[in-house]
Amino acid sequence: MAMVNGEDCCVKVAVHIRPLIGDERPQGWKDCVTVVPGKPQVQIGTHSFTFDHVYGATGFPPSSMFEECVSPLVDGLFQGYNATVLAYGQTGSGKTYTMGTGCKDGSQTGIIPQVMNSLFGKIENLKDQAEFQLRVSFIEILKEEVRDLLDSSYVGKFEAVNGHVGKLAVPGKPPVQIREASNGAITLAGLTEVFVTTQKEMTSCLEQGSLNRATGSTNMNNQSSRSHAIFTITLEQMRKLDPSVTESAQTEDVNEDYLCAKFHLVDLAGSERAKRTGSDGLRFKEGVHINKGLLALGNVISALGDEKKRKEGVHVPYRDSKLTRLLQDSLGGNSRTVMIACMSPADINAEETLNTLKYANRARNIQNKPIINRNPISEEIQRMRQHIEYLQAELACYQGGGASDEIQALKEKVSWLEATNEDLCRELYEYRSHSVQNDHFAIDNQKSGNSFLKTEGLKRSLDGIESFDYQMAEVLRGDSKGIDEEVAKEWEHTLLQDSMGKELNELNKRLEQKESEMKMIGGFDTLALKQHFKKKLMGLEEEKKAVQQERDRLLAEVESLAAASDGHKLPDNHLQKLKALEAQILELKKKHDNQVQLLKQKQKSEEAAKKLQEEIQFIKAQKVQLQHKIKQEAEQFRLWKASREKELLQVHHLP
Ligand SMILES: Nc1ncnc2c1ncn2[C@@H]1O[C@H](COP(=O)(O)OP(=O)(O)OP(=O)(O)O)[C@@H](O)[C@H]1O
Repeated sequence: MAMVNGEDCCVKVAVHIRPLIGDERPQGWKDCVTVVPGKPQVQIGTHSFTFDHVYGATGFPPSSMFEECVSPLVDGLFQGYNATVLAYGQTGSGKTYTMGTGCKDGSQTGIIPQVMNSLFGKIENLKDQAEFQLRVSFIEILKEEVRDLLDSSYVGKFEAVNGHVGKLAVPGKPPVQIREASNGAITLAGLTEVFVTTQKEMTSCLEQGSLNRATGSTNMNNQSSRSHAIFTITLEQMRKLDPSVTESAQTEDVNEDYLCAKFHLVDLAGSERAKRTGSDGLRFKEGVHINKGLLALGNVISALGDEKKRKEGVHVPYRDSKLTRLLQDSLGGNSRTVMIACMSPADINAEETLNTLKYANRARNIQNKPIINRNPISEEIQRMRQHIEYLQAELACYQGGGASDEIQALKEKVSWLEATNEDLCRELYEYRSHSVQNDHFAIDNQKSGNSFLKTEGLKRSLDGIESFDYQMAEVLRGDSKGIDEEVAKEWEHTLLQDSMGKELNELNKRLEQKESEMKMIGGFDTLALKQHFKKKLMGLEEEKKAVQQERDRLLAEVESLAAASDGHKLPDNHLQKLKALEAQILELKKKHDNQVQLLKQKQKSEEAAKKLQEEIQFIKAQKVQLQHKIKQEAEQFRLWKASREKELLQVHHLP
């Protein structure tokens, strides 16, 4: 079963077919249930049903039932998910055997003892990462009354006038009352909850409660459970979170998570029709009560399991019985639930078996919405942590996206200035080259002296020449074109180096700017942020669903009240609550839209970061090219200069 939080998760249904027992064979009863080999498919007569798992008969061995069906629920418990296992079936079909509710002499075969084993094994393995607290309660619902099977005031076994074998509670002790908390959670007021620290203590609670359970003899089972029994394990844990995964973990207490999940293990009373139990009078009346719970359970399953009814928003009659009220969360609510349909293979039970299969088949369509259960403090911490994350994400978006318009404008301005600067440099260079050429032209024209020579370099050259003899001067004069060329070349070299140096400076500046922009965008873990946003969206979606569900529930209640009140005015508090829920839905919608907007902005800033990265690479490549060019030009000039000097020296040493 996948671990889902707030997502729909169907009730899983497994079938457990017991073998023919006792004198069923000698009495000539035959197997009437067949299992399609290798498939979770059961056939009875012309009917065929597919379930999630089929155990017993020729299906899978019952020993794999725990691993396949129940073990994932135990794992979920440690993650804060509620769980329920329900055993359903006619009397004598093996519900108590399957659940292990009749746990005697330390028997380990039923589901409950195996849950205990697994639970304590896991606690032992996880004890360094969390602190655990376990509580158990055990109740039975008998004749629409909730009885506390762990109440120590049960004083002794007796055969009561009404024919039950059971224990008597001290008179005057108020019966257990069902209460509904403001958040819709069902609680039992006055219920004994026993804190346990060892498996032995928990087993002893199960055994003690089982002994207190009312049983009676019927034609079909001489140790028949006449009640619905619910053994509940509550696991509370305080987990130390890994600081590396909690960004906002600043202090010790923020870095903890408090989870609290419940595991209901339910052994229902037999679903048989009264006439077959051979029960006149007392057992018959009991059967009526048992059937009241099971009938209500059937109606709940039918309302939840029928897609059409679900879509029409049909009222779910949880309140029709104590059993359905207590199992409200297990069916269509906050729990991961497995139903085990127990059945006898004997042909004499064919009709009941077919009913069980139909009942179970419908339950498969029920969709639950399990959520992680945190205690209120942890919930508050979680909310605050989310709020911080939310603000951090918003800040990241504003830094990465919000101010980008301003940056963009500045960037454009810088580019324009850079381009203008380049043009001006080029113009200046051309102007200077031009002026050197003009000077050279003047030399050629006047063919005398050096007073017209403007440049310092040339002046220096000719100053040196003055000391040469006539021949030398002639040579030099004859080479005056070469000297001009040298001056121009020097100019060209200086200007080129100058402009390339400036260009390099500009590139460095641009690179620096882009890299600091990149730091601003890239300083956030984009993947984590994306996940954060997605998680937020999902969270909001869940919240919205929960509120909508509450609204639908209330609407259904209002409808049924309206029908019952014959046109009388509806209670104000219902209408007010409805209005408040509508407002809450609207608010959540707004939040959702906001988040979508932020997610979009985040994506935009990611694109901007990618573009920026490309720009940085481009500038770096340009820089390398330019540096290469500067070097090359300097080298060329150096070589030219060296050869020129060599030439001059040669001339100087002419004989
Ligand atoms: N899978 C099985 N293998 C062997 N024996 C079984 C199996 N399942 C049930 N039995 C036996 O069948 C008898 C009836 O089982 P059980 O008491 O568990 O039925 P039940 O459905 O709980 O009945 P009730 O609703 O009357 O309490 C018991 O003697 C039990 O040991």
